[in-house]
Amino acid sequence: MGIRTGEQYIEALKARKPEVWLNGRLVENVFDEPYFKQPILEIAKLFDLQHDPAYQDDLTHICEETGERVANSFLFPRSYEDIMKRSKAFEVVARQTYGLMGRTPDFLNSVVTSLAQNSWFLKKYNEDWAKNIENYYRHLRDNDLFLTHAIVNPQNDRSKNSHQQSDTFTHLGVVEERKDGIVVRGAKMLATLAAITDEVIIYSFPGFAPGDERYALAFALPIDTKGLKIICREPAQDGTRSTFDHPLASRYEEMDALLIFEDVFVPWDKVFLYNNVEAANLLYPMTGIAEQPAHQSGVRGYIKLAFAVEVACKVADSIGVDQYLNVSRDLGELVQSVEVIRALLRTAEREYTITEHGEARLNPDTLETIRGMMPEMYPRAIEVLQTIGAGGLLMMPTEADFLNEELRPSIDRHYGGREGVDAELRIKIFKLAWDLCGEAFGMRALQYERYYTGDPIRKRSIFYNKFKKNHSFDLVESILSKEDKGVKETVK
Ligand SMILES: Cc1cc2nc3c(=O)[nH]c(=O)nc-3n(C[C@H](O)[C@H](O)[C@H](O)COP(=O)(O)OP(=O)(O)OC[C@H]3O[C@@H](n4cnc5c(N)ncnc54)[C@H](O)[C@@H]3O)c2cc1C
Repeated sequence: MGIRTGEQYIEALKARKPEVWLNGRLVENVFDEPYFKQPILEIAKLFDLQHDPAYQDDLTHICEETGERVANSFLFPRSYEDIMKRSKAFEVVARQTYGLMGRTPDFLNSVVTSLAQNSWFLKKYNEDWAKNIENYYRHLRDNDLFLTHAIVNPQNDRSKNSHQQSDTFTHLGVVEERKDGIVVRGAKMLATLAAITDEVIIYSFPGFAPGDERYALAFALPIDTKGLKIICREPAQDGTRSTFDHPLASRYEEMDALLIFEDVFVPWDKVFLYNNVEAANLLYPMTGIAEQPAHQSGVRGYIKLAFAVEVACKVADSIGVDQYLNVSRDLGELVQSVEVIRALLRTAEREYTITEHGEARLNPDTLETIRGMMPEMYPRAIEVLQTIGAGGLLMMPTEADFLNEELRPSIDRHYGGREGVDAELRIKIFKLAWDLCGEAFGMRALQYERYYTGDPIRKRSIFYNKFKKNHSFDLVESILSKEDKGVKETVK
């Protein structure tokens, strides 16, 4: 089939009946649920974009294997040209949602693509696992499916491993092995957009210890598989908030969820890893599932940061405060942070290497530096936005106030900004800013930048330890190895 349209994505959603829990009730029909309606339409637009002549070549290519048009996020990167094709596609998608939707389909397409491209690693342990991931990649690519994923155990007792928790199945593990597959029980988090996806893939960060075998797992299933419970977090919008009042929350809410597997059957052909602590611990370092998706995340994060910085600049300009040194200094800092991320991205792409298996990988240190810097740069942009907008962020009238004829003259008179910025424009700019820096939507977007791919504190520490292992510190070695001379000799 190849690339789907938005309508095909929606038709598939309508045909499915996942067990989605929202605000204490079972969702009857995901598509008709007001909370999900707009986010579904935003994802549908991304599928439609693949058919738009203005974007098609940036987003898709003809698959060598099938002759059909498929998304560029499924392209096996083998050269700099492939890397840049993927980069362009990531950027086109990110720009559509201003980087605010992190788990657009291209993210998990990249994960599965990197697993399939590196199936040699799984083959070392089990030929079937390798065959299964290759087939799953084709299934995903050729049907243009939309995936969610859950790779983290729920926060029960973090000081203990999965097999040491007081309840054996607090964390997701295998409860029964059958001839035709496995039965899994337990929970996994934090599946963003789960309710409106086609399928779910489960795998894990490293950290397994002997005894954790039943939890060392990777598999995929349709999202409406029997026994899979999806419990959504409290929503940041209810589908009735207007785009005037909440231009971002009303459109780009990415609902997150806890997944609970209540004795769910997984057929063997959908199992990619099982019962092997060593393989589970090496999955990340060996298969590129850190780097390929980090490319998508880096591009998306760059667009999101650039967007937040533009909003801060607009807020400052609209009320004429960017003439003050303190404000323009802060804005200069934010613009420079965008430049730093852009430069890092271009460097990571340019300094690619080809692995012995023919995969073109971006410079991992530079990519990881983006990952390390964003949890500081993005919150800083939000802090500056809060500081510059100050009290005005909380003072904006609602759309209903704005449309009230009796109130309108007062609004037009008192809500305008500097000369040339009328009340409507200023209210719109400030509402945009508040969605980003004050509303639950914006706070989730900030938390996303900190945690979307693991704990930034431990990630930095791991980065340093790797750096220390691989780096010779030769500048210091050089000065230390110079022969010391006595004072008299040095003066001569
Ligand atoms: C908005 C959002 C969307 C997300 N979307 C997804 C998604 O789609 N799919 C998905 O799988 N995941 C998703 N995640 C989850 C993300 O992967 C995790 O939040 C992240 O890995 C951090 O894990 P945690 O939240 O369990 O924090 P924890 O690991 O529990 O950490 C909590 C705190 O304890 C400290 N800590 C915990 N353990 C240790 C330790 N061993 N050593 C030192 N310090 C420790 C940490 O530094 C941190 O301060 C999302 C997260 C967010 C916030």
